[in-house]
Amino acid sequence: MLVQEKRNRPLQNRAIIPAEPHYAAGFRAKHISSAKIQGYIYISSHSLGSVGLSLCQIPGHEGCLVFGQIKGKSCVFMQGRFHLYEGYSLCKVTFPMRIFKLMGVETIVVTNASGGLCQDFKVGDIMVIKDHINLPGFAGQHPLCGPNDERFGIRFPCMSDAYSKDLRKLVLDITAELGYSNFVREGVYCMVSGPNFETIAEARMLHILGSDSVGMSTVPEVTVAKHCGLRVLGLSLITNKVSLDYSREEKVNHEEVLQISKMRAEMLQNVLLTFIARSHQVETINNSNCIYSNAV
Ligand SMILES: O=P(O)(O)O[C@H]1O[C@H](CO)[C@@H](O)[C@H]1O
Ligand SMILES: Nc1nc2[nH]cnc2c(=O)[nH]1
Repeated sequence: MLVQEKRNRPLQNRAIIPAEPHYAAGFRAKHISSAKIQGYIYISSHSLGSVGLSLCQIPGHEGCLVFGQIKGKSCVFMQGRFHLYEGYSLCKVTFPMRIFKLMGVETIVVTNASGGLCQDFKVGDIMVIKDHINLPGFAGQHPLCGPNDERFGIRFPCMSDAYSKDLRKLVLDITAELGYSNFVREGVYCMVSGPNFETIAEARMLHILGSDSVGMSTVPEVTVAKHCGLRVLGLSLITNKVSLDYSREEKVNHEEVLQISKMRAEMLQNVLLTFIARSHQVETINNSNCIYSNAV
């Protein structure tokens, strides 16, 4: 996840009160108060292990935070993320968003791998997320459930514009200029909890509900990021086609997801590097920051 972070802004050591304080305490003490963001690249799965990030146990999710400068802009990268299906509370899954907010980050770029429900989508397409469906949220699995922390945002946040229109336009312009238009789409991402891939009946239902792609992440992070006033760009790589048809024989598996992610990695990097370089074109970003999460 690529986060843009405001330049020359000191880290703020404000108190954070998450549901599980011991987790936050370790995280903050080891990383937030001691790391020097400006021009500093931080890659250490070993020390991250002592504070919980290496608890990312999914192949393809490195469990590292990387700080650095790209095109003169300060960035922090989350290599990997936490998932609900790993057994983490949504408070933990989304905790990095609040840390980034306190660090001065203004813009979040979330990436993920997902299955294509829209029948026009092909494997390898990049879907610019224009909206999402929070399916676990309908059943009370929502990262903002519980007492609202007013320091971050309001009790009843608007979600109709979770994905910035300006950032979507910028990234669509960039992909067109890079000659990628024939595999770039826009669409609605639906989150399910996982860890199993969909049954055909479930896939049909999600499709009827208006989902263009389905995955097991992103929505909690975006919800919390939007709640605390961060701008969000979401990119979803279609790693497999989700079967809506009982006669189809193909079966999705995680290896396929990893393989397609690898195949498109360079192109996604090109898009993001250009996005960071050009982010000043979107007025609201100012001359600051970005984040990138390489989902898988
Ligand atoms: O959403 P990300 O983390 O990109 O990964 C997607 O790919 C994994 C399944 O292969 C699941 O974790 C799913 O959510
Ligand atoms: N739920 C779900 N997550 C995915 N992540 C990558 N592909 C898929 C998929 O087909 N379904």
